[in-house]
Amino acid sequence: MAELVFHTGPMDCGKSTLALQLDYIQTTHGRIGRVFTSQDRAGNGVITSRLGLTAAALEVAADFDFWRYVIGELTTGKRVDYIVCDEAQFYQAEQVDQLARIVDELQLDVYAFGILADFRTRLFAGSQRLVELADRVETLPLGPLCWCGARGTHNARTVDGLMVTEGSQVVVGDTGSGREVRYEVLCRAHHRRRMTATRAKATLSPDPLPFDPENF
Ligand SMILES: Nc1ncnc2c1ncn2[C@@H]1O[C@H](COP(=O)(O)OP(=O)(O)O)[C@@H](O)[C@H]1O
Ligand SMILES: Cc1cn([C@H]2C[C@H](O)[C@@H](COP(=O)(O)O)O2)c(=O)[nH]c1=O
Repeated sequence: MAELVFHTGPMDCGKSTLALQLDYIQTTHGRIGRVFTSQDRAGNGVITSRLGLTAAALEVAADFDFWRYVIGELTTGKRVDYIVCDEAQFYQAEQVDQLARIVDELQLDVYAFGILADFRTRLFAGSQRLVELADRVETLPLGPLCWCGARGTHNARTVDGLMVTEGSQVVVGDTGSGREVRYEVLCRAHHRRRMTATRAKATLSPDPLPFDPENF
């Protein structure tokens, strides 16, 4: 039975790495697939993982039709055994419906990868539809830690180290330091309190005030 599988987890948990590994394994066993992505940090038509792997991919624009694409490939004699979809949070809900139809009616496996929720903890449309339709939702086993050491589960958007809660849902970016707008993965408690690493360092300093034991 073909499957629609959604591999999810916060930013920086290894989704793109796993997507490329999965494609590699299938390819080395003689299967022929198609690899898609949408708005990767490195630009259009490419998948990049922070471990250094990079591969060409087909870019999914908002009006791309997966069903028509695959039918077009098959009816012109090309082979498609499976489909890998990275950054699937950015896909339209209708595109996820098309992927489910491909699984059911063409018996092709579809492996999707993406974050569930945005910086405000709201589900992305593509991820919501994947949770609704997938045969299986798999959470990646390893992920980033919050600055407190707990498992990082929620994606925060920061500007100059401070968490913001307003803005466009889509702002392509990274978790590394050095940029004005970036992302930081926090545990839920610290996401709720907007306590980023920078703010924690400033407010939870072990020695916040000068202390003179003579005058104490
Ligand atoms: N130098 C490194 N050595 C080992 N693992 C690394 C290194 N740099 C990044 N990683 C790991 O790579 C993974 C991030 O991979 P990536 O596929 O880009 O994540 P995602 O697609 O989920 O954002 C994380 O598990 C991270 O711990
Ligand atoms: C939380 C959040 C993230 N994004 C963007 C930032 C990155 O470009 C991708 C996630 O990529 P990754 O491979 O999982 O690191 O999504 C966004 O646009 N809006 C958000 O709220």
